[in-house]
Parts: sequence; structure tokens; C-alpha cells
Amino acid sequence: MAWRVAGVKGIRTASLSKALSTSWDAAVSRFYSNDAVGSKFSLLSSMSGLSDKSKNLGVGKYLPIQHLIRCFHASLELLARRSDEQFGLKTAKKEKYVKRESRTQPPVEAPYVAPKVKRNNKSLPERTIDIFDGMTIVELAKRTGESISALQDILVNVGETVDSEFDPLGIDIAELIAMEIGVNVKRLHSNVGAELLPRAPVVTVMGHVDHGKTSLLDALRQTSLAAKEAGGITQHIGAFVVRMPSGASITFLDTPGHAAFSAMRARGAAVTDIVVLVVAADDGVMPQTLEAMSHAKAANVPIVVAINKCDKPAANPERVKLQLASEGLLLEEMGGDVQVVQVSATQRIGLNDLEEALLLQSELMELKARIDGPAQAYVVEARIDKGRGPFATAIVKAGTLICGQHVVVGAEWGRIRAIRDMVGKLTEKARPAMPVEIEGLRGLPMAGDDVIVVESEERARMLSAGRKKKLEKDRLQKVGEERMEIANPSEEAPERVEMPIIVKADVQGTVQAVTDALRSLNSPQVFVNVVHVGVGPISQSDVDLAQACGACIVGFNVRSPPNSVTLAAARACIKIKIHRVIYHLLEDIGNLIVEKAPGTSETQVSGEAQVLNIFEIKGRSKSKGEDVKIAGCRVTDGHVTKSSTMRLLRSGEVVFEGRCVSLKQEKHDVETVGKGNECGLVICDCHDFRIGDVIQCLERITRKPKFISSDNGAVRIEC
Ligand SMILES: Nc1nc2c(ncn2[C@@H]2O[C@H](COP(=O)(O)OP(=O)(O)OP(=O)(O)O)[C@@H](O)[C@H]2O)c(=O)[nH]1
Repeated sequence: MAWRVAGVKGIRTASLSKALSTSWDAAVSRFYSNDAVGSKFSLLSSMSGLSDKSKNLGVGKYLPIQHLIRCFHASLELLARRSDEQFGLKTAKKEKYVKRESRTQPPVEAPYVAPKVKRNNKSLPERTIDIFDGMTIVELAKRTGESISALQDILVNVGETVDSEFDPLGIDIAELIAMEIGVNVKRLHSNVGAELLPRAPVVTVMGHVDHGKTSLLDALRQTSLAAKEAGGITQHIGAFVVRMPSGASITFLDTPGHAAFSAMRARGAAVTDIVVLVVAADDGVMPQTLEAMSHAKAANVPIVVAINKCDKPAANPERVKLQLASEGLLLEEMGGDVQVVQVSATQRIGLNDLEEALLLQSELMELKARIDGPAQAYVVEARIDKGRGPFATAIVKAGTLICGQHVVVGAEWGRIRAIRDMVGKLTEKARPAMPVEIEGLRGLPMAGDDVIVVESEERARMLSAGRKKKLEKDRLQKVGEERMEIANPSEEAPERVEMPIIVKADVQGTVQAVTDALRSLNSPQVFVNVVHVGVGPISQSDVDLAQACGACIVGFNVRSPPNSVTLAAARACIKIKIHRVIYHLLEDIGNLIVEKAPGTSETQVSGEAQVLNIFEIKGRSKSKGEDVKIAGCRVTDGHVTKSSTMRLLRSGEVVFEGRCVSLKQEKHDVETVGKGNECGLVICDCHDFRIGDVIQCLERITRKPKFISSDNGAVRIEC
């Protein structure tokens, strides 16, 4: 039985329900290490309905300590109501929690009483509270809405004590308590009293496909520290630093594009200070230019525009400026504050202007950071190396990261074994705006994860376990919600197409971005079910999994799988799609979904004819030898087709519906008759035509969903 989850006491509901049916006494008494209380608990649990509630939690989840405490409180209240004398329970806990209001109330009928703790309504969206180092239990209680005593109980269970509720708590402890309650946290770091020094701006390059982001980064890289100080050693880190003649530096993130930016922003990582919006002078503003603008605006990150490819004869920077202005970008030369520089990445023109513009922007922003004290850093990307294990590229935002420190990175933890600078040189420390690689992590973090320095390995393990538990809870909740949606589709909704997908990509940040992008195709009609994600090449086990769940495998920025894997996939009829451009990938998968979708069929009136005359042929019905009635008609709209269903209308009312068995024009059998023409038609089993009746020709058409990519870069599947 699991009593201790990463240091936080709790109990698996599986174990609990087992305990409930076998030896609940033993379970509870072990939990409280108090046999006297424990033995009473079995009786109380059944009285309070606790057993049922506990079972309802579902097997396999952890029953939070708070739930047990609540149950315990409830039981104690019941106990008090029933009779003090009968049970003779006179413990400190009882005195603390027991309400002595209505002893006459029959305990068995008493409902499960919520604890004195005011709980958050779980159906409401989850709250996020600010936490900081040195906050007190009182402050935490105010932010979480929980009672001080409840928080104190949790504190005891995470292995901490405070003398009074006004004693300062460590930020990690505050986070652990918040996670136990199920509240999200935003860690605030105070700079009060710390010396703040100017730091280099961190810049991300974004723009439309082929507008020259990579070329611009390459051109800038040549002027970078790597080239100058390390004799042009190949960069192997997702960021680099350019040092200006003035001595000022700029840190560029080497993961151009929206994907990494969005993934980081989604985790609340304010890594980028400035966005360089690259627009090709010969191509102008395009869908992804607008998308990049939206990303920067949403993140409140200022933009510096680089009009690239100005060396090209077709370059028209003025047109680009007008386009940008008409999209709401307030350019400096038009009275706004967005700087524009004209560059050519390949001809290396205007690079100094760009660097100066970036420095000016960063001066305006007065970017400063605390140098001393524990580091705060964000992961830019992470990957696994055979020799080095999981490692993360991170940018330090404040403080100093030191080799040997215990860290929690997102939901992973580790002890920093090595810090490498952008040219792969080992270094002992990393200061603000410095891009570094960190080795020594136990697992693979994600782009945008925060790097937190903690005091001990035990604290690192606890925090990591708590975060993983929270992530898993959120994931299960999301999956549950998606499943519910499938189980209860709205009545009008057509059948939902499910597309199971396995995502493999080069780095964790990309995995996330691709997964998010694929999920953006979801709609009431389409469910992209990402069943597995991973970093690295597509392997045999991916194919096995794909076969087990009928999934298609998507590889992004990964090399083609080995022949044996490709063959195995082909044998199992598993589709493998490898792409390097997200929009191509989305289009490909969108088309796969479209192919797979059964489509919705509907009946359409393809034409109308008016009955002008009626002819009768005796005993000519092929099957029954009955008289046959022929309607002599003129097609008044559209066309009528043989072997379609015909609907007979009289004064607007449907009087008959049946299959057309004969369609003739002047004694000749025809397949279709168009508007304005006359024809004779026979409807199976219809003997009641009248002059003036209207015959509608009904055709069944099947509509397949369509993959739609709109001008602003958004994609969707329309059913
Ligand atoms: N003439 C000229 N060509 C350029 C310039 N910058 C980039 N190119 C060319 O434009 C093409 C696309 O450049 P990339 O740097 O790959 O563009 P990108 O925006 O990184 O492309 P994606 O990564 O696919 O989004 C390449 O053929 C470059 O050589 C420039 O300043 N002048």
C-alpha cells in the first residue's frame, strides 16, 4: 500500500478500496499511526458514507491527503453528534474539529459533511495563484480560499512545520501545498534589495515560410561570439550571442518560427524580449507574417521589422511598409514606435542596422536582471543524447545557475552535472541572458519549462513528483472530457471521424507544437487523437503501437526510419508522414482525415417536372401484369434522371414517393431530361397521377469533408 507519494502522504484509491473491503481499520490506523482513532474510523466511515465516496473516486488515482483529512473531520463531527460518552474520544484533534451543535441529530442520516475547509468547486476552471518565497500560511490561505488549519495539516504531511501561521514558507513548500489542493501556481520572484544590472535582450526571429529567417540567423551567427571567439566552431545549441562593437550583446534564439515561441508562451515562459519580424521585400505580408504579428502582440512582445531580400530586383520595401501599416503595425517612420530595417541576409546588408535597432529597443525596455542568488531560467529546447542523457538548452533570466545545484525543470528534476556554453565549452556558472546547455536531468523537460533551483535532492524529487501528479491529473481530465464529447455528440452532429496519431519530432518543443497544431484540426466532426508522442526517430515500437491502435505516424524534423521499420509499417498498412514544414504536415493529415471521413449524404431536388398528360397502358406492368400509368411531363427546372427517386406533389403536398422505372422522350429510353423538354415517366407502383401534379426528381449526394486553409494561415476541416 502506498502511503507516501514523493514525500506527500496519500493513498491510492485502489489500495483504499481494497482496504475498505478488507481491513479499513488497519489502513486508517497505519495512516494516522494511532490505533485508537483508527479503530473508530471503520464504524465512522460507514456512518458518514465515506466508503461510497472513496470508491467513487475511481481506482488508480491517488486519494489526496486532504480527502482523508476531510473524511476524518466529517467522521469526528458525526462522532461528536452521536455521543461523546459512547465513544469517549477525547483527543486534541477532536477538541480542534468537533462541533458540538446538535447532539440530538441522528448520525446515520447525517450527510457527508464537507470539512470546515471551503473547497474549490472542481467544475470551475482551475485557478492560478501567485506564490513567492517567504509567504505565510495566512497569505496562502487567503489566495487558495482554504482554511489555515487545513493548510497546516498539509504542511505537516509534506514534512514541514512552522511555529506560527505568520512564519515565512519557502516558495517550493508553497507550491507543494498549492498542488495538494489542486491549484495552479505562478512563481513570483522578488528582486527587493537585489542589485539589478542591465542584461542582453533575448530575441526570436519569426516570419512567413521562405522569407529568410534561417538565412538571417545564419548571417547574424557569423558575427556571433561563436565565430569570433571560437574560430567558427559549429554551433550546437539552440541560441547564440552576438556581441556588438560597443560591447553590448544580443541573445538570439535559434529556433525560428512560431512553434517554439507558442509552446514557450503556453507555459507562461517570458523568454523572448523582442520579436524580429522577417518580411521578404519581394513577397510582402503573407499569412504567417500576420500570424507572427498576432503571436507577438498576444505575448505583449515588441516587434522590430526586418524587411529582407532587399537585394532582389523585385524588392519593394515601401509596399511592405504600407502593408504592415494597414495591418495595424505602427511603424516608426509613420509616427509609431515599431522600428523597420531593410536587410539582405544573403548579401549581409543592413545587419548592423538590425543589431542597433534591437539594442535601441532593449534600451527602451530597460532590461535588467538580478545577477546574484538562485537562478531562474527557461528551457528553449530539450533532447536526449545517447552519451549525455537528457539535456536542456536554457536561457537564464535572473540569478546565477551553478554546476552541482539541484534543479526542478518543469516536471523533471536532476542535479546539474555539467553546464556548457553555446560553443560546447564547460562552464561553472551561467548568468542572465546566457544560453546554456544543462546536463544531469533525470527526464526530458519541454520547451518553456522553468528551471528552479532547490535546496536538496529530496525537495527536487518532491516537487517533480507533485508536478507530474498534477500533469497526469490534468491529462486524464482532458482525455475524459474529450471522450465525453465523443460519447455524447450533439444530435445534429454527423458522425465524428477519429484519427489516431503518433507524433515523433526532433525536440520536445517541436513535439508539443506539432501536437497542438494537429489538435487545432479538432471540431465536433473531427477528433485528432494523439495517442503517443516522443522525441527521436520513428522506431519499430512506434509501428507496433500504431498497429495496435490503427494510428498514423507523423514525423516532424526527423530522418526517415530505417528500411526494416518502413517495411514493417507498409506490411501493416500504417501510414508514415514525415514533414519539415508544419503547414505541409497539417495539410497532409487534413487530407488523410478527409479521405477517411465517410462523408454525410443528403437528398437534393435535382429537377422538377409538371404533369401535362396521363397515359395508361393496360396490363404492362412487368412484375404484376397491372395497368401502367405514364405521366407526360415537361421539365420546368433542373433535370430529371432515370432510376432516381421521384416525389409526387399535389397542391404542394407529397402524395407519393417511389423509384422511376421508365423515362422516355418520344418513345426512346433516356437517362436524363433537362429543363424545357417533355418526357414520359413511370414511377414504380404509382397509379394516381393527375394533370397539374408536380414531380420532383430526388438525388442522393454524398458530401465529403474538405480541408480548408484560409489566407490568414488558419486551417480547418469543414464537414
Ligand atoms: N536574394 C536573397 N535571397 C534570400 C535572402 N534571404 C534568404 N534568401 C533565400 O530565400 C530562400 C529561403 O530562405 P530561408 O532562410 O530558408 O527562409 P526561412 O524563412 O528560414 O524558411 P523556412 O525555414 O522554410 O520558413 C533561400 O533560398 C535563401 O537563399 C536575401 O536576403 N536575398
